[in-house]
Amino acid sequence: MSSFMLAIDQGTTSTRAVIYDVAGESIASGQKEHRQIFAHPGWVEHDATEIWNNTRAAVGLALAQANLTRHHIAGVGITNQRETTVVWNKLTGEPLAPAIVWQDTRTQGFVATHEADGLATVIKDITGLPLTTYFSVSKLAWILENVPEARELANSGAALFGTIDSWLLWNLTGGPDGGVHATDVTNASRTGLMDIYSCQWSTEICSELNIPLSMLPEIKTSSGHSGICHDDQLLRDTPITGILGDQQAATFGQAVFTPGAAKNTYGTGCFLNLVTGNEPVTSSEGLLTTVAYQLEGQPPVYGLEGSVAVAGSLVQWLRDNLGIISTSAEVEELAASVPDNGGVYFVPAFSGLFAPYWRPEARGAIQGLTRFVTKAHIARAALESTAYQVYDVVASVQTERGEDTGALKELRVDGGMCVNDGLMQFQADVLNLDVIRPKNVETTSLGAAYAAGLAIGFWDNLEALQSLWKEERRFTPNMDADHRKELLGRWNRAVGNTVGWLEPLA
Ligand SMILES: Nc1ncnc2c1ncn2[C@@H]1O[C@H](COP(=O)(O)OP(=O)(O)O)[C@@H](O)[C@H]1O
Ligand SMILES: O=P(O)(O)OC[C@H](O)CO
Repeated sequence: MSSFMLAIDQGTTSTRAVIYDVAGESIASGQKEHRQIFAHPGWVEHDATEIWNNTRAAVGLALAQANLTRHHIAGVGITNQRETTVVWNKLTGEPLAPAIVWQDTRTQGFVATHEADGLATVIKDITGLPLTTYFSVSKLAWILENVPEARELANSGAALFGTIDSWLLWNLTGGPDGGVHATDVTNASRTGLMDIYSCQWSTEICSELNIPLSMLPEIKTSSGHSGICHDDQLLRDTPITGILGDQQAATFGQAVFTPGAAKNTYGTGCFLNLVTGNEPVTSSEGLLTTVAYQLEGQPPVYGLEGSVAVAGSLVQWLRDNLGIISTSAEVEELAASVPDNGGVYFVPAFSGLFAPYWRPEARGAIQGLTRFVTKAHIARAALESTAYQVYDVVASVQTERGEDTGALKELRVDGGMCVNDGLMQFQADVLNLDVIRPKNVETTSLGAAYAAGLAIGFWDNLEALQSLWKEERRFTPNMDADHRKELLGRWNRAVGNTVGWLEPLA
């Protein structure tokens, strides 16, 4: 009777529920967008209650579309935008404040203070992450310091912290009525609070920042039993057996399991994930040390990540803030209406620059403007900026790995933006590598379904999952080396001009 897996994919812009069959084919889905709240420059917030309501609605839509009930669902997997920080009252279930989204830069002061006092170095050594505004730690510290009653509730044990997976798991399993307060090791590895070697919360960092351990969720494996949907849920009695951060889920969904293999996901942001093995590898090239996945009863598998903050969200910005396109897909036609970028370079440092630069004080710029330039050149430069940012991350990976340890020979891609053929060809051209797109580009939800399905024997093992992966199209490089050099040289100069923008004027 239970012949399907259901994945909840809670992303930065929307929440999806996707139902998969045993062949890894999506048979139905439901999707709901949520509001992006920009209260001040640099702030990005979500309403956690809206996200929870959307999750339930998306599950209902998917079940209805498939004409199925909970009895047909063998297990649930959760995947989520990572780092985004929710603190809620465990007695009422109410969030104490809007969720602070991973893109939010309000905690720059916290970062500067702890760079100066040396805590940033301690955090980097323990967690594998640089101290930037991106990770949960500074967001949680901000809430404890600035939200009325947060400190008091936290000290009394009544406030809980979680990334979005924890928030959804707690609500799905009963909320104030005995909800499970847990996360998985991949999400925990993005908080800036987890010891990357022991995969436990760092008591040293928590004590330095006065964060009560009682408010942190239990860290579980990515594939394994996490809880059972509560009686008041549409999915009641259905087990939740997989949790992964969305980039780790996309890696899993691309069947990228073994050391040296990598994928690149083009969504709101863009994230390259490389699997490295059972020991954490630290990077001197601006890549993050992170956990790729952990199966039940097995040691964690680590990875390196190159995180780019702005990719698809720049297309949304062209649509919503400039109004030069009316749908994201229209950017393809507009960009293709001109033969090149007309000399325009767009550095979308809206949240500072992430990998490999980690410059929170950088801000965005459109450069190379002349009266010749049209909105089509701006659209083209916006798309090209994603490919250049990925180039910078891949260059770091290649330097880090070196030829002998296995530099990347090709790149598997996925995510909502990779349906853009022009962008994928340009990506192959600037990387000078084959870019390979699978049949299912919604690998994030697929990865969560895989992790949850493995735990209950819906799929047998990683090899079975590997056999489900299918190539749809391969983009091969077709650009003259001198031309590539010229484009990348201009891009480097443009990036250099955005760095330091917020620094005080002399
Ligand atoms: N044809 C297209 N060309 C470029 N970008 C696109 C295209 N279609 C969608 N996008 C962008 O892809 C992103 C959606 O990707 P998705 O993987 O669903 O994101 P997320 O999981 O981060 O919410 C949006 O930011 C959208 O602007
Ligand atoms: O919502 P996405 O898919 O852009 O992913 C967000 C990332 O998890 C942020 O680290």
